[in-house]
Amino acid sequence: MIWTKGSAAVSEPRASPARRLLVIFNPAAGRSQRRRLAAVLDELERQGATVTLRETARAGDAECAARSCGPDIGAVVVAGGDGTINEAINGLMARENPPALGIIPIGTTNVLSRDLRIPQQAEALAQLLAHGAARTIYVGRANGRHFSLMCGVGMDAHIVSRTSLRLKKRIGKLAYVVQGFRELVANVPRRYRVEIDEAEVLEASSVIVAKSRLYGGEFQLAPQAAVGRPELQVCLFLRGGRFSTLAYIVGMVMGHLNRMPDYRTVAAQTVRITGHDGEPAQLDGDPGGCLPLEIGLGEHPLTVIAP
Ligand SMILES: Nc1ncnc2c1ncn2[C@@H]1O[C@H](COP(=O)(O)OP(=O)(O)OP(=O)(O)O)[C@@H](O)[C@H]1O
Repeated sequence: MIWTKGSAAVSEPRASPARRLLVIFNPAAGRSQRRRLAAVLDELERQGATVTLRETARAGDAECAARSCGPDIGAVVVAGGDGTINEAINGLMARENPPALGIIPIGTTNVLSRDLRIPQQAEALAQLLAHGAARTIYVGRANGRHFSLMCGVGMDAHIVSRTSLRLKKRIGKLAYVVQGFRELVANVPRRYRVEIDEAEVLEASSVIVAKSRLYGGEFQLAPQAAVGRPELQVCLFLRGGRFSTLAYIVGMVMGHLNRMPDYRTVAAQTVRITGHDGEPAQLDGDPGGCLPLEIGLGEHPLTVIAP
């Protein structure tokens, strides 16, 4: 501790200089988050970080910004939700020596930031982004697009592809529940062929290839899934139909999905999913790609600022 003349305590200068950050802000993410972002930016300034702020105007801007920022940038920080993070990850994965990824979680669900235990409080978050630790994560890749949480086909992909951003802005995560209810009533039968590591072939009514240990916020589909492990976890919902789907949802919410007889998880390096060509898939909670899907791990790991 250093004491100034008036006996006011000031923090000791830090050994490492604060990071130079490019903050990419998606104003369409979450609900009215400008004030929260401003609080974190104020704290970053206090921490001595050099911040360049870029606001996205449309989908795709975050990916572009992450791919093209200069070599002086120490970290690309996404102020947004999982969709914007997914864009930034795709931009960073296109580079040879990408800067680290940081997160200011201001989206609707913020699954990756929960998985990484990113602090919510502005001061702690700014401290982490400016000076904190970084760790390695391994992302997945489906038909050339990267994902850090999951890639899915079936029920959840149809829910995601039909849930409007406008409804998400109005009622938050409840928008998925509303669309899920509609899907349940529609009860469209679906089957997929899933080829794992070019060895095992299984059939399922829904498939989620998980990278993160979390799904939809706080739920767990595959306890072995970990962003820090170079491995995919294939979650197979073997039975279709309204009642089985309801049972899976209850199992997931109650935390006993893994004990259900018609549910399986398999560790994998590569997965090929086929069904009706052109059927939608979801990547990290947003529509992304379609069948057939070739899934594997990203070409290289990524560095993420996280405790
Ligand atoms: N300026 C913009 N206007 C409209 N959409 C945008 C803009 N910038 C980015 N997007 C798109 O908005 C979508 C939603 O953003 P994001 O996922 O970050 O927020 P969210 O859906 O509220 O959060 P979460 O995914 O955590 O639930 C993303 O797919 C992104 O591509």
